[in-house]
Amino acid sequence: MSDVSKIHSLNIPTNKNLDSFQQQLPDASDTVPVIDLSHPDAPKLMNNAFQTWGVFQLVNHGIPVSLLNSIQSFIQDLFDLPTSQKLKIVRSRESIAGFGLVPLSQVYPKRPWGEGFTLIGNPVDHLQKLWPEDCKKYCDLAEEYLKEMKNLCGKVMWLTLGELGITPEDINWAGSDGEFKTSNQALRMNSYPVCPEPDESIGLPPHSDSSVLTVLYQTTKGLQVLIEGKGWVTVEPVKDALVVQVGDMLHILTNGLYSPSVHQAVVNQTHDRMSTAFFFGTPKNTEVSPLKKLVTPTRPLMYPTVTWADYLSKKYELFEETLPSIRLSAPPPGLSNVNDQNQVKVG
Ligand SMILES: O=C(O)CCC(=O)C(=O)O
Ligand SMILES: [Fe+2]
Repeated sequence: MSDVSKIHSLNIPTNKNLDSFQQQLPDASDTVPVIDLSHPDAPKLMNNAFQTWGVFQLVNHGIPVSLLNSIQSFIQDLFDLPTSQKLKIVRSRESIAGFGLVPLSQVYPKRPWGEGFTLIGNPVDHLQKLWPEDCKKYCDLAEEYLKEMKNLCGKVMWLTLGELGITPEDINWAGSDGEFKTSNQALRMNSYPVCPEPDESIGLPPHSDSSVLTVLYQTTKGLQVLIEGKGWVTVEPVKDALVVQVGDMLHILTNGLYSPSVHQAVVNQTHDRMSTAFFFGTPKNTEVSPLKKLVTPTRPLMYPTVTWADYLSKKYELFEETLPSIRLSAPPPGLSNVNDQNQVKVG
């Protein structure tokens, strides 16, 4: 961790609800649904998975395998850069863009074991500083990946929400063509080196992402999701699959119908691991309300109107208490909601 320790990260206040993380045990018989996007039942299956699991693995998603392989080499090159180079773009209090230790490392009772690199906005702005002479191939790749991921998120949104009777007219920030042209996006690459004491360490502490959707690419296992009644379930890597997760904003948009995915990254003693998370979000200052069609007498309005900018700044203060703190009504009885157990953290 010598490189990592030289890079400071956000100063995050202490959290008071850490013990509950350790209390649930995984049930090995349960696995996160793997859904084939080309299957006619995919929309129904994805909609079900978002409600019950908050996450699924997607295969036959249409993203070229060559692009996934290239992004994997890109991350390798990125984290192989010398520290002097990485220090040119370090996360600060003002911006989470750049290199840094995992967020929340100060509030979780395990040793942080990983580093991340976050790309926000135009990739050229960041990557030029890292590779002044050789930026084009990395910039083109990042742009291509961002474009493909955004299109995939749009597809997943309409297929899943379509099952609930939602159309582009219902979401003002989707635009009249439903292409989410004004959506926000960020890319976070994570690197978790081989760890001599994996039980005392954590790659990324438990959290939910603040996004609408997160699409994660992993080739090595380490991602776990917290499922009510099951505990921590390992998301076993499936070749060329993408892990699609519900973020806080989609939970709000669906009036609590879709469960936010609470997840963590564990580390191990034998191999290093890298992952790439694409965050698909609403435009920063656009007001987002629970969809009217999903507010019913049995499911009263659960959240107020929020903007992503306001939500993010709250989340940096309140962490796992953010969703409960803005909630207007309790989830209907029987609705799985891990947030009530104070297990959600910033993403
Ligand atoms: O590395 C992983 O599997 C999880 C990454 C993640 O949750 C994130 O970057 O928000
Ligand atoms: Fe995450």
